[in-house]
Amino acid sequence: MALLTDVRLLAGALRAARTPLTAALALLLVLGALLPPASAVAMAHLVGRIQTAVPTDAPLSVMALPLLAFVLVLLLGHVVDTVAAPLAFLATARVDGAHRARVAGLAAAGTTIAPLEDPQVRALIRASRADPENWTEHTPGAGAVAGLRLAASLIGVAGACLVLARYAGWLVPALLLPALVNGVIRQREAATGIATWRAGTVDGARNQRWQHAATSPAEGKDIRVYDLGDWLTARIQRHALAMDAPVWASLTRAMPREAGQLLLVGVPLVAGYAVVAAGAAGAGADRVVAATAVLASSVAIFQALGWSEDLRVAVSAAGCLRATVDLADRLPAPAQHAPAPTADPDSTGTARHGTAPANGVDGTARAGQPVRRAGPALVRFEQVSFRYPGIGRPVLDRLDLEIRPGELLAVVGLNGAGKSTLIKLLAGLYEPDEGRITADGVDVATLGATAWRRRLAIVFQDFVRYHLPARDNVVLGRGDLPPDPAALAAAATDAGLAPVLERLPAGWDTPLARTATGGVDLSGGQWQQVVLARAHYAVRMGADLLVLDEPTAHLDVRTEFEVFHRLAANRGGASVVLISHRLSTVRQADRIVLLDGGRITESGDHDELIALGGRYADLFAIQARRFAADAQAAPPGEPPEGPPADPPAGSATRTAPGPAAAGVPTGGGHG
Ligand SMILES: Nc1ncnc2c1ncn2[C@@H]1O[C@H](COP(=O)(O)OP(=O)(O)OP(=O)(O)O)[C@@H](O)[C@H]1O
Repeated sequence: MALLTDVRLLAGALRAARTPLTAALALLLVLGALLPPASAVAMAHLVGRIQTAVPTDAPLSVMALPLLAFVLVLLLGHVVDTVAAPLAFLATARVDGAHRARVAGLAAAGTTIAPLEDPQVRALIRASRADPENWTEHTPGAGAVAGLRLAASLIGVAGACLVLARYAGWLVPALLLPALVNGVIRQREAATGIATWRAGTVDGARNQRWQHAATSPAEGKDIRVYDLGDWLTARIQRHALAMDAPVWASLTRAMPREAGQLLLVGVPLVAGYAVVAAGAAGAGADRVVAATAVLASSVAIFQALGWSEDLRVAVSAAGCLRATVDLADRLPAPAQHAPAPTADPDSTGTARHGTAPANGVDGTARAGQPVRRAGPALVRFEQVSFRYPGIGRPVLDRLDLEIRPGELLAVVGLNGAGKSTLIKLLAGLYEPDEGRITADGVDVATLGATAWRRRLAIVFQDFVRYHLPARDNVVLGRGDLPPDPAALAAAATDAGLAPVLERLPAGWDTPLARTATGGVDLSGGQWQQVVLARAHYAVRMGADLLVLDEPTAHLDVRTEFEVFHRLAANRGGASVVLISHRLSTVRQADRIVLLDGGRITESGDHDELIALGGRYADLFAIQARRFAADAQAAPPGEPPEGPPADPPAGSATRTAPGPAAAGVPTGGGHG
């Protein structure tokens, strides 16, 4: 049953190689598989002629025909190998390409990221990927071609059996049976070896991670500064040993069995040959012909059934395909999580920044088209609770929160309070355990993930740095639409990116990766500006809820100040949710909410919260005191960290920071 499943999976994978290629390869492989029995016959006749010709001094020409046949078979074998190799490579590449795309598609298809954090799903992804560098793991492409070769070799075995039957029919079962038994034993051993290796994949992954750390410039800094070289090497060795020791033990145990298998196939082979050689019908040349043909075709049978690597490769690749099937079962089908948009509460207006109105008549999102809306929605968290799997305490506990249309809402709270989790729930990357999130009264879960997310522009704390040109890094904020140069330029201005671009050797076209030709590495703050520009671009292209999770943590105070005021001035009516530990930034929000114990415990503008004298006021006082101390310690003429208290609204003007700013240095980490 398992064998049938494996055959079905491998055959299914082979479909990606396309029929003409598969057919040509199969034809060549069958031809190649028939050559050993053919060469057995040709060789037998050649030897027979030599046997007759040499003692009688017959002319060498009597050997010409069998010699020609033998040489032709050898030449044909060479041609088949030469032509089949690139076809096999192409088929392998196509099958593997399709397989990798499938695995990536499966992993990316789910609406939420929760399944990707499940350790079992991670293990299945690991097994589905198949590490081509590992000797026990083989890709579906390699397995499918190996399976094809195995099938072809069965035809070759049939040919060899015919040759055997011609001279000694009883040898067919006598040799076929041990060859098949040997094949089954080897298949089992291959499966055990793969399972043993898989058991060590956790250590393998750790080993790879530490190896990467040892060679990457980023980790290389820490390793040198803290002199971690020996410590790192020890870890690499420990994980390598933990990974390899069971495999080594399994191989050691297999060695005596290998000897047993050799006997299993060797004894019938030698015995059969001896019997045939001793009693083959006829005398002289006929006897030699029979004995040679029997020996050569017997060896061909054992090679095809007993010792071929193809079996192990096919078994391993089938395991990889089975893992992919399991993965598909475990990951939610996209349709389950992303129902077709049933409602768009706000789909009749036009995009704020002049994006062409091109959505469907029902106002729902269409791929590659912006959505027209009257304005941002009233978003509400209604009694939302959420806990991470395996973690007892809920991060959010019946939380109620409103994000009002067009407001600039700041969310503050101590480290680990759940601010980033709140954002991930808003983006539908996790689903609430209880409660719901609505947009203008409609549960966002019913809007369809894509339609809802097109309304959001989010800068995550751990944002993605694409190793792509600066332009692509920004336009990926709405990668489904053709790039809009006007929106791109405006987004760069909004994010304060212009000075960074000026310094890039090829401006927008500069790859943001030092490893790329002509590429550069940006500083942390410069990257943050690029990512801010990405979010601003998304807003300019139709998003109406901008979410910024610690967007300015890497920015210097002046840049942060400018970015914040441009944000306030140019958000084009979009609602903004800002998470920041810098209360100097936060204080200028329309409304500030404090997240504590999984709920919103304080809400109001800065002055109201200060007057309330609660947790926010405490935090603010701590940061303000630190700011005042820094201001005193600063050398004369050098501004302390912190923006002015009352910047002109909407202005991007640089204003000399001064102690009057009650708000504040980088207060991250308090708590
Ligand atoms: N993927 C995860 N799996 C399990 N627990 C998680 C996960 N992500 C976050 N947590 C836990 O959830 C809690 C809230 O984390 P979250 O990142 O939302 O806090 P935060 O308020 O954004 O913190 P910070 O201010 O430090 O960024 C923390 O206790 C954290 O350990």
